[in-house]
Amino acid sequence: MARIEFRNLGHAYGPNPASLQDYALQPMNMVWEDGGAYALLGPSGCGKSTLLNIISGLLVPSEGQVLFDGKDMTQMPTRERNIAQVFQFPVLYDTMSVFDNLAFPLRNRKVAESEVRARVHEIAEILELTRDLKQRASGLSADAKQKISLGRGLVRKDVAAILFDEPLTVIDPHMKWQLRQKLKQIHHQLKLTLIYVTHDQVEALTFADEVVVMTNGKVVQQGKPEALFVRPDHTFVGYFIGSPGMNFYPLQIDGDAVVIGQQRVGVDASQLQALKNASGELKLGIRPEFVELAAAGAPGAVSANVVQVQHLGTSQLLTAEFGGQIVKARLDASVKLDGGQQWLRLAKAETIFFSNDERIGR
Ligand SMILES: Nc1ncnc2c1ncn2[C@@H]1O[C@H](COP(=O)(O)OP(=O)(O)OP(=O)(O)O)[C@@H](O)[C@H]1O
Repeated sequence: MARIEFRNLGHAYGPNPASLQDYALQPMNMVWEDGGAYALLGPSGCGKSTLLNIISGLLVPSEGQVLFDGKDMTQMPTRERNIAQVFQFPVLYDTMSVFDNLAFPLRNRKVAESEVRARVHEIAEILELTRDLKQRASGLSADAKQKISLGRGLVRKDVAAILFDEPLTVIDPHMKWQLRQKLKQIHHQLKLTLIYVTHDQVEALTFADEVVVMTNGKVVQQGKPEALFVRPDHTFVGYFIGSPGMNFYPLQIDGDAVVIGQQRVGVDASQLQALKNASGELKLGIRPEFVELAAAGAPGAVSANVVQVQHLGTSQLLTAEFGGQIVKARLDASVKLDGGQQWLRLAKAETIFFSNDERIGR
């Protein structure tokens, strides 16, 4: 397995990019440690496949370098990179047995048959395919076929990394959860460098040690799932992660207060100073989980008109309006809410400020 490093790596499909917007992948530096589990998360068109194809060697970047364990691989053809890849749809030989499908990548590399048997059984056991080993792949369900594809990706020990490109697309929803857990277990057991591409935050956050969030060709944050939730570096991370995402408000500073619409909200002195020092378009962000109920007229609280209350089992989602802005608050299910007016407080410690969409104080 390898440590993967990107140095000033960027890619534009057209010639001579004149601005950052011309890049499918904006120039960046990043390191993925040997044996780490990483997810590349972002909406369609953000540049995930471009980065994945650069790693696998299907695409030579227009600038910068990719290094595996310090060795420059940028111009190296795919077959010399020693990367295993699992795609959205099953890639296997229908006429072969499950065993032979799993054994194929090893036999192809002339691995001794005794080792092939041991490794195939190990992987089949983890993926719960042992009972199916003698079956022909053609008779199996789409779920089972994709499990074999995962197994084929995982079976070799000598690969630099395993790339998963939206591998659970064809998997039944109730099995997705189970397979994500399996992949996590495999990662702990086999200590592989795994790179998992997805547009689904739940898949990324449950699978990966570190998540790389991309939008519009830009890596906006690499971090642990908790960090992405609690301290998003960019408004896109706040918006894209969480369900629902962060509340955002354009703000003005008036003396010692922050004003949203017509309402003054409470902030710490240090936050206020950082805001006064910042330039550009300022925004306040707060997760619905950190919006609290407050007593009428409490200092720093805002008065909001209730628009909707959704009951979600253990919690309820309040949607309200204040100063022309919508606020969403996730509250305990036991809290009694009347329609009409509600006083809310944006928890100071969990409030994040952004300047031109980047977190202030990074
Ligand atoms: N061969 C190409 N030629 C020109 N532009 C391309 C090419 N491939 C991708 N692009 C553009 O580069 C940008 C990034 O695309 P990319 O496929 O990397 O995104 P993605 O996040 O993988 O999206 P998806 O999840 O839909 O595959 C998009 O604007 C896309 O239109």
